[in-house]
Amino acid sequence: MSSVSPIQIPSRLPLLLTHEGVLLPGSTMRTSVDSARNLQLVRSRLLKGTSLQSTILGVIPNTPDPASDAQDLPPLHRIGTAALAVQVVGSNWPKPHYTLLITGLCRFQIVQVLKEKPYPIAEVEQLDRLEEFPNTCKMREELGELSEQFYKYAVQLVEMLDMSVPAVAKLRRLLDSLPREALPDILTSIIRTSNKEKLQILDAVSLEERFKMTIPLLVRQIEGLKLLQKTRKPKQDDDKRVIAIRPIRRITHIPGTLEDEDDDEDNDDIVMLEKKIRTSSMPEQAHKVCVKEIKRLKKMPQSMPEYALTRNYLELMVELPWNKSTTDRLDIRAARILLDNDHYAMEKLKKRVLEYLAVRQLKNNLKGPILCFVGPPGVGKTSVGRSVAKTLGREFHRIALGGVCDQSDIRGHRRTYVGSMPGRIINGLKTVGVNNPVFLLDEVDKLGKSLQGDPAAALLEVLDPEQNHNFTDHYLNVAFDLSQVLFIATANTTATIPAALLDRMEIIQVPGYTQEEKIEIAHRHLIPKQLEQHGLTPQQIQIPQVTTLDIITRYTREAGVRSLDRKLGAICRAVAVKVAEGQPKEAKLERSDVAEREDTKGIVQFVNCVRSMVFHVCREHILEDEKPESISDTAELALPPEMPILIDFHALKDILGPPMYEMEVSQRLSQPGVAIGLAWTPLGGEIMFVEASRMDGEGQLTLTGQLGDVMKESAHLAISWLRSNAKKYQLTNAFGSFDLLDNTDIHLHFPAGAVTKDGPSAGVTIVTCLASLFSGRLVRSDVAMTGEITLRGLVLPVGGIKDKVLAAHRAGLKQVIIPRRNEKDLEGVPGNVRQDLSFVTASCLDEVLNAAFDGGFTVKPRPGLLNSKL
Ligand SMILES: Nc1ncnc2c1ncn2[C@@H]1O[C@H](COP(=O)(O)OP(=O)(O)OP(=O)(O)O)[C@@H](O)[C@H]1O
Repeated sequence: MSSVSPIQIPSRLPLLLTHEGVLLPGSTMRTSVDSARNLQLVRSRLLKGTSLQSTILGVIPNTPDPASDAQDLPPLHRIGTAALAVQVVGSNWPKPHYTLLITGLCRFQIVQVLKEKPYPIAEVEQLDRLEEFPNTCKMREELGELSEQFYKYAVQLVEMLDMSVPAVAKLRRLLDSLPREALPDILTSIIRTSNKEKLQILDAVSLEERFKMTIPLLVRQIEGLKLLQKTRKPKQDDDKRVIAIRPIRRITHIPGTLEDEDDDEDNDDIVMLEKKIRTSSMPEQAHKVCVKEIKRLKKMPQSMPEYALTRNYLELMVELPWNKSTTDRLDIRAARILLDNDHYAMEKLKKRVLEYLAVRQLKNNLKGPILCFVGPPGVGKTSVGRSVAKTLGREFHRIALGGVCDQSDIRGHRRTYVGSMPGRIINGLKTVGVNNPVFLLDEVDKLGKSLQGDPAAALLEVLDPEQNHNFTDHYLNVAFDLSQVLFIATANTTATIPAALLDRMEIIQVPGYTQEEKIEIAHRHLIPKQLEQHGLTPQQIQIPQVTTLDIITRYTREAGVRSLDRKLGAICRAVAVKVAEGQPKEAKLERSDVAEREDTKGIVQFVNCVRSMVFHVCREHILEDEKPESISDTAELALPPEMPILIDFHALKDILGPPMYEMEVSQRLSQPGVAIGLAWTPLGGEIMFVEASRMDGEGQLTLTGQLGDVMKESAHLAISWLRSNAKKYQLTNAFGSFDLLDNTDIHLHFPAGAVTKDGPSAGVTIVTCLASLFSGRLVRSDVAMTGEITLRGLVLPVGGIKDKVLAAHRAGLKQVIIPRRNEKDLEGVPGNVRQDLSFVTASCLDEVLNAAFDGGFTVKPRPGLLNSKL
């Protein structure tokens, strides 16, 4: 064996004074630094240098550092351990404090203290030989017997342990391969010894003395273990393992770091983890990685930051449902009933979902398609996703993608990062515990992009049925098969979904609800749900359909039913207060009034009205007088408690405040220059008032209301078309000129000025509004319109017809003008809405104007004007 020249430590060392533990060469210790000189040492030697490893410290045991540097140094222990700092962790609050992880190299003795401030520096003499390769043969010759005896005890200690446990085998190997002269220090630091004993071992400079002193310590440990084994009944294999593992894990134990009990638990966990890896049904590749990692874990000291990382990784790997799945319940009839029970209306969506389930029933390993429900908020996209999982009998997990702008959110971080985590897909699988759940990717249209990559691109792999059986999360670093997962996405609009992602999904439009549908949804689903949530029964509250309609038209303006649900919640809360206030008296009344109750049916309506009025009066009374006790008394006396509280318009006003939306249409159309357009937004259809006014000026057109370029161009097109047709329609400016912009400025405004608007579909509305302005005629107050225009006066088709028609219906309008080529889209409009509205399909602007003005907007022949005849 080749011997290399001994390594020398520097002759001057900065001294770290410790008094809690004793660092022996070859062992590692955590020590806390909070006194003046030690802090100075850490700051100037460890934190300023480029690498921790470049600084060797002299660690002096059994010597407390004075709290302030004004105090003199205490007498220093003569022998210390030269050490390297492996890790420095610190904080400045509540006072400066560092924790050092230090590894001992060799003994030294202080020759002379050279400097005491800011931290002590001493001239030292190295006492142990430090060699890169131990010269074992030479050592054996020198110490002969003693070394053999020591080694025998060390081996005996190991052999008392269960060799089938890999950690024991490892300890055995370690004994063989480590330089024997280093063993007394290492074993002393890992077996149960006091600080005093450790100090004695440190002071034992001669190797012979050290062996002699360590042997009794080993013997004591062996005896202790024997006793322990005797007192424990060797019942089960597992118990044996637990006994066995305790002393073994000491090899990786760093004194002063963790409590012993914690250590034992940790070690048991590792055995369990290994067992789980062995028994888990993960694919071969993943299994190989796990076996490799657990081997590394066993060799690692627990204080290493990587220890926790590796352990977390392995725990995730064994927890993942590699092969665990639920059995699908594929009964189409039951699915239909369940979907119908959970959701009212949404016929198209339910039909497509049932088709999907039917195909699955016939072909079990169906790949794709990925369904994407697109529609305004609150129309039930998410809850249909949940119902699909319920019908299939699968686990459901929702992944909210709104605002996600880091691709690691989907794919995870590489394990090299501090705080690395798996992505949401793998996390979701861990949560549900099966590999075939329904994953609802909520709000895919709101994915962001940032410097951290594009999460939409990461989703491409997840959603591609051809690729996702091999999905590799960066954290796992092995492939996981996602092909069994049923992905459903939801979005408010397709406009912001990247094209490649859109291409992988089948879009199913979920339009907003009509008023009638909302009433049904409220009575079948929302009200019962709210009653249950508030602990109320139908005997305590009655919400008639007219009240629901009032809430829908006057207190909400939405395509979905979320605000409606909230308002119903507010009503239930108010009623819950009344019911709770009245409860004790109710009990009394119940007994005496049972007979009466049977006869009251006929007068229920009347009493209900009184009750609702009293409810209303009571609230006002509370506000005015601030005397709740007397009011509740009045209410209780006046109201038979078994009657449900009726929510009529007055009660509604009391609870929800004055109506938020009034039918403003006819008011706003009371002067020329206003027309109603229909707009599509991701929140559903909206009606939009376009207003125009003219004033003296230089022919300028001003547009306000946050308009996009396309909309501005529509306005210019409209003006141009009207100017070119001014004579035909007898349109003049304020001075009677057919040149409409002659000395005239026009201002066009699109209210809801804070909302950005764009798109060509307001073209016909702008023309109608300006035609009204220049003709001085009023546009019909019950007409709304949509359509793109061309310079020659044609009307071109636009999108979102169904939502726009529903918005017109919600606003109580009677007629809708749409482009002729959009006629086919009316098929999607519910029958009752079609019945309530009349539709004008226009292919040119003449037809639009004729429909928008009472009596038409026909060309009036001008008197005295001759028609030319060629
Ligand atoms: N047709 C329906 N029948 C019964 N309940 C419905 C219906 N539509 C919506 N709801 C109820 O409305 C509430 C809101 O629905 P959900 O959260 O699914 O909306 P969403 O379309 O996913 O909205 P967002 O786009 O904001 O996520 C839920 O409580 C749901 O049960």
